Order: sequence, then C-alpha cells, then structure tokens
Amino acid sequence: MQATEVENFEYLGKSETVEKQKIITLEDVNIHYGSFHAVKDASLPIYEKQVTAFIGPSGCGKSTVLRSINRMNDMIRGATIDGQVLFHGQDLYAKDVDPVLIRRSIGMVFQKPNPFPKSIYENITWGAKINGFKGDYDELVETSLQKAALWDEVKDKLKQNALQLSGGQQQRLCIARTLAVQPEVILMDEPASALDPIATGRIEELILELKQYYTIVIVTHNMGQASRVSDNTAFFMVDEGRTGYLEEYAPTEQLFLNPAHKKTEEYISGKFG
Ligand SMILES: Nc1ncnc2c1ncn2[C@@H]1O[C@H](COP(=O)(O)OP(=O)(O)OP(=O)(O)O)[C@@H](O)[C@H]1O
Repeated sequence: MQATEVENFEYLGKSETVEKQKIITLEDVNIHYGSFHAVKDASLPIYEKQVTAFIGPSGCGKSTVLRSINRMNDMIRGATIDGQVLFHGQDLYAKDVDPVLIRRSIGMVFQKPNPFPKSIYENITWGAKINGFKGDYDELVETSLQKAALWDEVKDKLKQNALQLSGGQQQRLCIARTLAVQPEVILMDEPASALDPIATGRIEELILELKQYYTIVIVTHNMGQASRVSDNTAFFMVDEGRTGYLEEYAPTEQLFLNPAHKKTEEYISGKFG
C-alpha cells in the first residue's frame, strides 16, 4: 500500500511540484536504551527512490532512528521502541514480522567498511547463498559490483581477499554486498566518514546513481554531503535531558536555503554542532 503525494513548495520565488511515493513512515517513534529516553516522538516520511539525510549534533539520535528502520536496534540489549515504523503500510514491529526478512529488504551500510575476511567474490555471494539464491552467481557478482561502481577495479582479482582493497573500495564492496540481496531500501550510517575526500566523492556519486533504483537514508555529519546527495533532510536536535527529537524535516534545498526553524538555521550556519 503506497500513498502518492503531491507537494507544492514555494521558496525563494521558485515553485516546484513534486510527486512522490511514501515507502516508509515513522509515526511517534520513541526509543529507549534501558531507562534513557534516546529519541522522542519522531514522525517522518521516507520517499521511494529518493535520498533522505539525517543530520544534527552528536547524540541527537540519528543512528538510533536509522537502526529502527530495519530493526537493528533489536540487537542492542535494553533498546526498546514505541510507535510505528510502517514499510509499505505494514508495521515492521508487528508480532508476525520476521526481522531477518526486513533486513533483506532494508539493507545497511556502516561507517567503517566491514568486508568479511574472504574473497571479493565470496563477500558478494555470501548473503545470496544464505537466502538460497538459485540464479547465476557469476552474474550476480558482476552486476552487484557494477552497480556499486567497483567492477572495473576488481574484475581481474575476484579471488583476492577483500581486506587487501583500499578503504574506499572496501566500502563500495560493502555496498555491492548489500545490493546483492536485492533490497528496496539502503540505510547508510556515515558511509564516507572514514574515507579520504576522493573516496568520499566516489561514494557520493554512487549514491546519486543508486537512487534511480533504491530508496536511500543516510546519516551524515557533513552538511555539504547532505546538501549534495539528498532530496529531503531531517534535522534532529537534543533537549536538556539529552533526548533527541526531530526539529525540522523538509526538502533539502528548502531546509538549507530557507529553514523554518531558528535552531535549524543556527545549526546549518555552524553556530553550534
Ligand atoms: N547501545 C546504546 N546503549 C545506550 N545508549 C546508547 C546506545 N547507543 C546510543 N546511545 C545513546 O543514545 C543517544 C543517541 O545516540 P546515537 O548514536 O543515535 O546519536 P547520533 O546522533 O547518531 O550521534 P553521533 O552523531 O555522535 O553518531 C546518545 O545519547 C547515545 O549515547
């Protein structure tokens, strides 16, 4: 079940009509770690085949909210969630939902590249094997690496250990590994923060390529990166009790050029952070 939304934006004398499909909706999401209230009342849409950036100061709950989208917080002892995360209208936290299946549809790429200490080829085929993939593995490896813009660099050394690749190549391999299980959504938690500027630029180019086929949610500390790669931006803040909350959500251009809230303006202009 998907709702098509038509939004009209007017800012800085420009008007824009955007038609978009909501694929994920967070409704009044509250997340605790034990008794600590980490995130309160987060509600926001994630639109299909768009890039949504989560920005905000350290500790405001960006990664916590990101992990709630594919139930990765389930793995953290003491983490609890209230509210709803709807994926195609279905509550991901309903009793009959298998988190393993969710993580196939909603994959994740982490801050530090974390390939398995195995060959490049095996890194790609691993998830597919577990899922009982019956197709052509060579083809899967080639298409996944091509989509992740890594094929040309590694096609002659697929048997080589993945840990011998550069950091940027390892991160693109992790993206290829995620793509190989054919997700609809890719969550990226600061995917370029451990990389040099050239490798970062390649990841940003890749994100713009991938959004033709996938919905992407990215946590980033780098506001330039958020403005370059994302269509929508969610700006999170922390209150006096260190609880994170969503301060403002808007199309990226609007949020950066004409923020509705004073705190957003102060944050994006570097007054705190
Ligand atoms: N596993 C955990 N156990 C307990 N508290 C946690 C855990 N993970 C995060 N927190 C706390 O929850 C709050 C939100 O953390 P989170 O990592 O989501 O913020 P963030 O905005 O992504 O931060 P950063 O930008 O520094 O990565 C912080 O106060 C953090 O200390």
